[in-house]
Amino acid sequence: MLDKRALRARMRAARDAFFATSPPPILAGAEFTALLPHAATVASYVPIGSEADPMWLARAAVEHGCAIVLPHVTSRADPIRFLAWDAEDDLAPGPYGLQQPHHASPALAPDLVLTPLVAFDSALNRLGQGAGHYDRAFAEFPNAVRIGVAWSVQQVDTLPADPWDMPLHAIATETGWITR
Ligand SMILES: Nc1nc2c(c(=O)[nH]1)N(C=O)[C@@H](CNc1ccc(C(=O)N[C@@H](CCC(=O)O)C(=O)O)cc1)CN2
Ligand SMILES: Nc1ncnc2c1ncn2[C@@H]1O[C@H](COP(=O)(O)OP(=O)(O)OP(=O)(O)O)[C@@H](O)[C@H]1O
Repeated sequence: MLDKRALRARMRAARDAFFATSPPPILAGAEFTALLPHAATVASYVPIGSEADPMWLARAAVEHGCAIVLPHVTSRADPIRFLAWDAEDDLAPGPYGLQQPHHASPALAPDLVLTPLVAFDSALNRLGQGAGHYDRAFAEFPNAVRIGVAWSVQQVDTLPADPWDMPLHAIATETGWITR
């Protein structure tokens, strides 16, 4: 089995190549909207590079009346905070080319986390950027529903799972909803 670093490089390249083909949007299906009555606060993210865009899922959450929070990162070592964000609020540039809420925006505990990823497997294990930001957030909010947002080409047979990895509950892709 490839190690995590080699897999990350290979899967980022696959994601870039797929993104260059202008894939269709990832839409909010019935399986996703059924989760919203149980989620007062939904964590979304602003995609960077070839990441899958959770925009339609976040819009469905707003229409349902959910509050939106976005991750705010200060450094690789520090944990991310989920900060409140409204569509009218400006975003500010952060590390890694990220667009983030103002650092003084209030932090809220998410009930559902739309999660970016580099790769996933059929057991819904997730490979991320390698800084452990989402791994640590999942440990901090163990009751939040963890929904991956990904292009279908990011699926691999099996990922090497570390003891701290918490699998996702489901993944939204451009071809549909994946659960265990
Ligand atoms: N859109 C988005 N927001 C996010 C994340 C993410 O993965 N995607 N994060 C997830 O933890 C947190 C930020 N943490 C990050 C940690 C490391 C790198 C990183 O190493 N980036 C590579 C380039 C990756 C690429 O080419 O796709 C780098 O800068 O070398 C990025 C974000 C919170 N916000
Ligand atoms: N619950 C946690 N508490 C503290 N550190 C953690 C926790 N979970 C993971 N880490 C640390 O984060 C680092 C990166 O982990 P890993 O390579 O699994 O990241 P990843 O799967 O790419 O996910 P992420 O998107 O969260 O970065 C590891 O060094 C690990 O020790």
